[in-house]
This record gives sequence, structure tokens and C-alpha cells, in this order.
Amino acid sequence: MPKPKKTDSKPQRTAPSNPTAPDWPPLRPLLPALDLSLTPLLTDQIYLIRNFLSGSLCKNYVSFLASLPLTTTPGKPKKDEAVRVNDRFQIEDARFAEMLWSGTALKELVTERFTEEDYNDDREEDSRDPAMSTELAQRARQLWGGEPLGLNPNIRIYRYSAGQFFGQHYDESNSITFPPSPTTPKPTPARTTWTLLIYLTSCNGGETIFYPDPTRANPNPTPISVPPETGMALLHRHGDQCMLHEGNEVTGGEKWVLRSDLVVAR
Ligand SMILES: O=C(O)CCC(=O)C(=O)O
Ligand SMILES: [Fe+2]
Repeated sequence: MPKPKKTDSKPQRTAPSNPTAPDWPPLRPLLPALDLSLTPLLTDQIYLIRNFLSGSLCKNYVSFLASLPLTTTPGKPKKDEAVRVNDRFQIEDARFAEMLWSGTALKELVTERFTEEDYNDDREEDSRDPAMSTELAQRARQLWGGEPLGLNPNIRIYRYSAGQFFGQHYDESNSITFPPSPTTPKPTPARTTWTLLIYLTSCNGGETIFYPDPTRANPNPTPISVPPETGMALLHRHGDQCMLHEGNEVTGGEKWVLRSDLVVAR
């Protein structure tokens, strides 16, 4: 097995909305937020939101993204970088990050509906109780590694065609200055704690595969394989507690992914 590498090792500062940012299509149609849920695949490590974006929205996005100037990542990585072969587009776009956070179910799921108990019928009564909402905020900070502010304006688009892949690696946490947003009117010291992947297509192969650390009790744990599913979002913990993972080789069709990160206050 090749030595796992780190990615995104350079610290980055966020910039305000980029004037050269793409004219992103609206995030519509969307499924009603109440029909969506944050489902644990591995508690405290990997969560899924099925149908986070609708099929028609994904289709529309893929045709739009295909018109952007994607560049092929060379197969020869810099020292200490994971081997990755895909076509990418990267942009600092705080406005789009805010659109993805507040203009979808994400903000509500991450800040209010992230535990099984919160799906019960008493939810509305609970959230009106100040003691309950303090407890909820405390539990959110525990799971997400701090108070969730939004998404990393560093937006990355990946296209993997047949034969392309992203080798085994860990995702690093980055310190950023979170730009002013409706919830945080001033620039706020922040850091990324979870990776957000949104699959815009299904394909053959291309699974995101996570490798749990071997333990004494389980020296040979089964890898956790997530096949790309149109419109599904995946959140996984990164930084110190990141699991080793990879984007398996695509064997048929195209895998399109939109990547950002969850940002919390420092
Ligand atoms: O494309 C994938 O399945 C994985 C992408 C990934 O690991 C990353 O963006 O860091
Ligand atoms: Fe990764």
C-alpha cells in the first residue's frame, strides 16, 4: 500500500466574493428540507444527506460546470501530495458558499437536525425551550468541532472520467478568516473541520472509500465504500481525526463532485 499523503497542506486566507466567479445557476428545484436527513454512516465520522440536490438541478449543474475552464491535475504530485488524477476547477466564492449553506437544507440539518432524537415530533416544542436550544448548540459544537458558521468559500469542482482517481490521503483542517455573512456580519477567525462532497452524478466505480484504523480488537477493519449517487452530500471529519480515504478509479461514465468544507468559529 503506498504511503498515504496529505492534501491541501497550504494555509489559506479567504477573500471576499470573487468578481470573476462563475454565474452559478440557481439552486433549484430542491426537495423540501423536512424530507431530508443527515444519516450517520459512521457516527461522529461520516454523514450522508441523500437527495440533497435534486436530479434535475444536478443535471443542469453538470452542463454548466462542463463549460468552466477545468484543468487536468498532473499525475505526478508534488512531494507530500496524494496522487490524484482528475479535472478540476477551483474558486474563492463566498457568495456561492453562502448560497450552498443557507439556500439549501444544509444549515438547518447541521445546526438543528443532526441527531436522531431531533427527528421526533416534539422537535418544534423543544427548540422553543431556551435550555434545549443551549443544549443543542453545545451538542453541535461537540460534533462539528466548534460553532458552525457556514461553508469554506474555497469551492472545488472535480470531474473524473474513466481511469481517473484520487489516491489515498487525509484532508487537513485549514485556518481561515470567515468572510462577513448574514449570520456573522464581521470577518471571523475560523477553521475547517469537516469535508463536504456533493456528488452530482452516479457512475461506475468512483467510490469514496474510507479506511478505519486497525485496532487490537479489529486488526483488519472492513473499508467503508460510498458509491457516488446523484445529488447526495457526504460530510466527513477532517484534520487530526480524519480517516484515510480515497476516490476509487472511475470505470465508466463521469463522476462530478462539488467540494467545500464545514467552517466553525476558532
Ligand atoms: O472524489 C472523491 O471521492 C474524494 C475526494 C477527496 O477525497 C477530496 O476532495 O479530498
Ligand atoms: Fe479527501
